Amino acid sequence: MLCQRRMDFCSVRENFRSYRWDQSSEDRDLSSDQEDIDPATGNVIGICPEFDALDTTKAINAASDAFSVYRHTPVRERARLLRQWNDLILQNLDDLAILITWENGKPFTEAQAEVKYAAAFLEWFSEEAPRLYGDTIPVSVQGNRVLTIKEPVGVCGLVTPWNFPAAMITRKIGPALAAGCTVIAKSPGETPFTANALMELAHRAGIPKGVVNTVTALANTAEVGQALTTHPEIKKISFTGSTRVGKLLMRQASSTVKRVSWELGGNAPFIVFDDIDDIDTAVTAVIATKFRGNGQTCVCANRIYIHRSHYKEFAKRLVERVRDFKVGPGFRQKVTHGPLIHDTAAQKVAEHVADATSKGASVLTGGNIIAELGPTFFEPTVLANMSHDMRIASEETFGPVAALFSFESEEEVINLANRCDVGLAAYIFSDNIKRVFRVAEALEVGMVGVNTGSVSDVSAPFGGVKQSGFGREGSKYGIEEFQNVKTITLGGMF
Ligand SMILES: NC(=O)c1ccc[n+]([C@@H]2O[C@H](COP(=O)([O-])OP(=O)(O)OC[C@H]3O[C@@H](n4cnc5c(N)ncnc54)[C@H](O)[C@@H]3O)[C@@H](O)[C@H]2O)c1
Ligand SMILES: O=CCCC(=O)O
Repeated sequence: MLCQRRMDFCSVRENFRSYRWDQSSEDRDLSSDQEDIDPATGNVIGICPEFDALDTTKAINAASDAFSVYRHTPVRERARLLRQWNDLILQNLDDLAILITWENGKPFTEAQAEVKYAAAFLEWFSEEAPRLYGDTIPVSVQGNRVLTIKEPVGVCGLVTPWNFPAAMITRKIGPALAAGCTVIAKSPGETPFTANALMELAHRAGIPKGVVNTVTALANTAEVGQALTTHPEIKKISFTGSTRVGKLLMRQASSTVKRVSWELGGNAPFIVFDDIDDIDTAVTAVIATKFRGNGQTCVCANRIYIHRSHYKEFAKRLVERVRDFKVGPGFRQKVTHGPLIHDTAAQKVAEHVADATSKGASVLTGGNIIAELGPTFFEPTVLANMSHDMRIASEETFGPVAALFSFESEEEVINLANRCDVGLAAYIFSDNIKRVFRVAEALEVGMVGVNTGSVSDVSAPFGGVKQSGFGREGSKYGIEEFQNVKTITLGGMF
């Protein structure tokens, strides 16, 4: 068992500190270590090391030393290591899910689903590792032969958010290791224990020392980020998080012209056309995407556009379903939706609701912080009569608010959906195949769900356009983010 009592976290922490870069706890001033907080209760779960720029540099040096050996590891050996890590994660599924529920707040069953999702990236990239083929290329110069090989980019810095404490990490480390890179993962300050437990399992899976390193930080986040994004030994930064922080890190990473991939915020439109027969399936899909992670998912529907002819009925059925949700601490039986990550997150949701209602929106259900449960709990909310001057139309709410807009024509709704700086996911419900293609192709996003509320699948490329970032994770494309293509030209080959 990886956890059960607070004591066990400490042993995880000590084990894993010693294998990361041989820094013993005596070297460090532990007085400034960070508290990990349970968002459901506000209680301290445990204490985690607060690393700084010097620690980060040591981790980078460890990853750099390991890279010179690991890059030559045969691809089938890389595959075997990733597979073993996947297997250990699945064997410890419930323990990891406990950590996720504890630190992030999501209900335990949702946390279990995340652990499976997280493991799937390691399984997937264990299968991609043996297939890192190059090309032989027909040439225009007589007597030449041209071929390409794929090489690992080098030491990678990975920065991930708290909303998927396990899956966002494995979605980056899986392809990095498959490609032959070594990594330093800066875990989210809010959910460090899940990251640490994953690293401990990597160690137990036999992943060589220095190949996978983690740095935990909360107060020192900016200095750790500065060290990672400017150190010349780091050749690639892969970041998942907000567009605001993404822009900052991109500026920093430009100082040494690092390769970057950026998975940033979204504001997904969900469009229900008049040609559908089955409103209930569309309602179910809205619930799946809007309220996943209690609305704290980058691909959550943020703007729900319902054709005028279905608007009233759709709103009625959605409200009935949302009123059945059971909000509470994630470990409690039958709870469907947990707390938000902090009280500031809940306040932001309250501000979005207040802004909308001050401009004419009506609250069909919910709308308030649930004070008796605590400052992080927010009522699942449905808003009607939304308009495009409201903050929800242009800002990601990242909370449990389903905002219903009405539209008349296909052209109008495409324009409204695209009237946004970000473009991660979009969803459309239509029974008209021509319209499906027309609209899917017109939407300025990286992913379109058609007649489904879920686009997340290890085998499907995940990523955005516009200010949602660039690069793709998962799928056959995910590994390319961690590879350089080298061209070898042979002359005189007559
Ligand atoms: N596109 C995607 O795949 C995807 C996936 C999950 C979340 N997200 C987005 O992430 C956001 C929510 O996550 P969040 O609140 O943790 O985002 P955030 O940008 O605040 O933090 C993301 C990560 O960056 C770190 N960070 C913050 N400031 C930093 C700095 N100065 N230097 C280095 N690291 C720094 C945080 O500690 C965390 O690890 C939402 O906008 C969501 O849409 C996007
Ligand atoms: O929050 C964004 C990532 C969630 C997902 O991969 O579906």
